[in-house]
Amino acid sequence: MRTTTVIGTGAIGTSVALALTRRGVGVHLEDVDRNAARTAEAMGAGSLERPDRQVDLAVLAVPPAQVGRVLARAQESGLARAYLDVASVKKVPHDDVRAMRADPASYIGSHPLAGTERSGPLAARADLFEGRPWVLTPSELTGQDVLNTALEMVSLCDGMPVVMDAGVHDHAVALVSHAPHRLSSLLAARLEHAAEDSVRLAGQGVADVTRIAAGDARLWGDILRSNATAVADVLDSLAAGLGRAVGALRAVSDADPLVRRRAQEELEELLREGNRGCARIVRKPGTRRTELATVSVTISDKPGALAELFTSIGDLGVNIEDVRIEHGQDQTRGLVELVVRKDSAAELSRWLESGGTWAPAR
Ligand SMILES: NC(=O)c1ccc[n+]([C@@H]2O[C@H](COP(=O)([O-])OP(=O)(O)OC[C@H]3O[C@@H](n4cnc5c(N)ncnc54)[C@H](O)[C@@H]3O)[C@@H](O)[C@H]2O)c1
Ligand SMILES: O=C(O)C(=O)C[C@]1(C(=O)O)C=C[C@@H](O)C=C1
Repeated sequence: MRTTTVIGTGAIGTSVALALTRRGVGVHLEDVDRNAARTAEAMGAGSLERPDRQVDLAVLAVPPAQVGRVLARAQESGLARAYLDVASVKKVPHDDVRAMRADPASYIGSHPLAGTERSGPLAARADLFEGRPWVLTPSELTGQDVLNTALEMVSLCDGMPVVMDAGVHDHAVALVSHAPHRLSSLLAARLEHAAEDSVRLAGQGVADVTRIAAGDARLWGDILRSNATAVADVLDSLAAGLGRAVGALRAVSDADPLVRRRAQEELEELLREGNRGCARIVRKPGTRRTELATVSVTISDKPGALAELFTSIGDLGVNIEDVRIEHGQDQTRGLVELVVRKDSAAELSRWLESGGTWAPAR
């Protein structure tokens, strides 16, 4: 693949453009918002010049409801050999392609499972798709050469291709992306009118579960409308879980000791169900939470200390999968929690104990 046009130079389009430019693909940029396109160009994501011949691939990184229209117009102008969209839902764009009488043979639906709550080109990252699943939903009419071009593009972006039926995809993302967004947003909305004294205490826990609630309301409205039934089904099952939790919480202080004990058991069972679901999430390709361990270390809270620690751990050959930092009350020391693979944890602890520069935290 030598040339691409990215239509829609927001967070995802510009990330694709940056990744492809980095791999030597010639990228042309288009957006209805000239400022977004200019910013993407200034970031080195490609050129605003129109291609002088047909490009190999046009990437449509526009909101789901726009895909059919943008595709039909681009095909009419003969812009590309192949066309791919990146919308977070797949059934509606597939149906729109038919409704708009666009050419289904040169089109393939896709959805990278990587993103950000921020919009626009400045939220883009060239490495956004590294190691992330990238779903491809060819229809029975999609040409083999178009599927091959899409596979090549995913590989150039370092994504992991997963070929799937559009309807199956939409059911899956209702559970793992769209309902979580709804839930995050509902929880964040409880904070809108909460007392300042309460909100001031918000820490990492609530920040983690509400991060995605900051996403663009128009884009998410479009996504949810396009997958409404599947998301409503997941929310129904969440409502049942909430009902169990509320029932148990009301009963933990019941006068009857038997009711109290059952309520306590129910609460703990609900928490264990959550633990088991959590352990199934693949945090990085090939890495499950149960395969990870945390090693804590205290460091001086001064510039460069963290970089020095990371470099030494890298020299040891240990990969840091995740990290959390807490600054001490006295501002002179910080606690660093390093998440590493279980098989590296013992080696890392031994090295920390013997090193002398950093103190393992107990
Ligand atoms: N943000 C995410 O986390 C994420 C992840 C995966 C997929 N997606 C999907 O990627 C697509 C883009 O999302 P985003 O987060 O980059 O949004 P964004 O708002 O950052 O960017 C969208 C861009 O498309 C442009 N645009 C809209 N209509 C257009 C049209 N008709 N022609 C040309 N340009 C047009 C807008 O001006 C904007 O610059 C959406 O379909 C979304 O569902 C988003
Ligand atoms: O991590 C985030 O900020 C995201 O919003 C990512 C996320 C997701 O739910 O996983 C959101 C929507 C996209 O369609 C794909 C990815």
